[in-house]
Amino acid sequence: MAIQRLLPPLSTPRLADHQEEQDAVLVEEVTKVFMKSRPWLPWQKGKDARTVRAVDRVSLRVKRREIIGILGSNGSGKSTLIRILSTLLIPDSGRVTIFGYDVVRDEAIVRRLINRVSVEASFFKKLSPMENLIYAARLYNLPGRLARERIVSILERLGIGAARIKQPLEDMSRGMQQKVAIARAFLTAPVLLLLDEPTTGLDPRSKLDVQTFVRELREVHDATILLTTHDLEEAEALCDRVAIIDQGRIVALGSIDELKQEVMHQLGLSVPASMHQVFMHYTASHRITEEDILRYGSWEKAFEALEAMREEEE
Ligand SMILES: Nc1ncnc2c1ncn2[C@@H]1O[C@H](COP(=O)(O)OP(=O)(O)OP(=O)(O)O)[C@@H](O)[C@H]1O
Repeated sequence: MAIQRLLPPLSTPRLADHQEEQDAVLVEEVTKVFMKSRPWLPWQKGKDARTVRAVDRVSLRVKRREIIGILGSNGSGKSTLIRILSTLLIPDSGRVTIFGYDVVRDEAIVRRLINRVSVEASFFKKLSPMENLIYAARLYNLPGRLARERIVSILERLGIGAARIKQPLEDMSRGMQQKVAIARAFLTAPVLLLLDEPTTGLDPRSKLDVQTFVRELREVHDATILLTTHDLEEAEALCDRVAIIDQGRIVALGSIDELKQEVMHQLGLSVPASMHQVFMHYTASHRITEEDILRYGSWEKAFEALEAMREEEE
């Protein structure tokens, strides 16, 4: 399908010839364990700190130009994996290479090839979206006029009109700030884009716009995209393949159709399973009933509510 060109053109960083043939991402047997201390609750004083295997012997190969989704419940290890890929965390064991470069040994090179978007994006809150994004554009050596054109164009597409572009970021809603974080990722054309829940909290139109940008980055700039999402429709609409992660381990990996067929066979269904059935099947800890869906209005809302309850219990 031809992709609609929405933004002023960008030059894409070039990979050396030998890198063109490399896998975009190669994750080999990666493990990351965190210590969880509980000193602040009086009744838990004296209890040992416990460990959490946030990522547990994960292996994954992502081909160039692939859009791959990482699905999993809250706390299943998605963000930890993304943080390792983006050089923010060092794995305890195993190895990750991005276009052949090791994320630990070749950190500086890897950082030039990737861009990461997450909800905890750091900005100068007293400055406006335009000022923040111009600052980012300078870091990326993007010429001023092109940067301004692109910033206005992206923010407008995401529903942040001219009047708001110059207001302090701290006066904007969380969703609006999220859009500015997304806009920052689309300022440049990274070779690998890591999106950690890019559309959580966005309205339906903005979600679709982000999805269009993601496709454009792949179609026009040959980018590879790895994203985490709780939105199963989004995964279905966008991803060539998805990996389902549960308690730090990849428990399923394949195209949407492959996973639906697999679960159809496993459950003895007569038609391919829905993505909800696929997700539920592989993340055994979740049991969302028809009653929950009725009570909360949709499967996603029931999922969010039950996850929030589970987090509180923990
Ligand atoms: N810095 C840290 N210190 C201690 N534990 C951590 C740290 N970061 C993550 N964890 C733990 O590691 C596990 C995986 O967390 P992670 O944030 O990767 O999950 P997630 O799948 O991204 O969750 P969510 O969908 O809620 O964003 C969780 O149990 C979490 O509490």
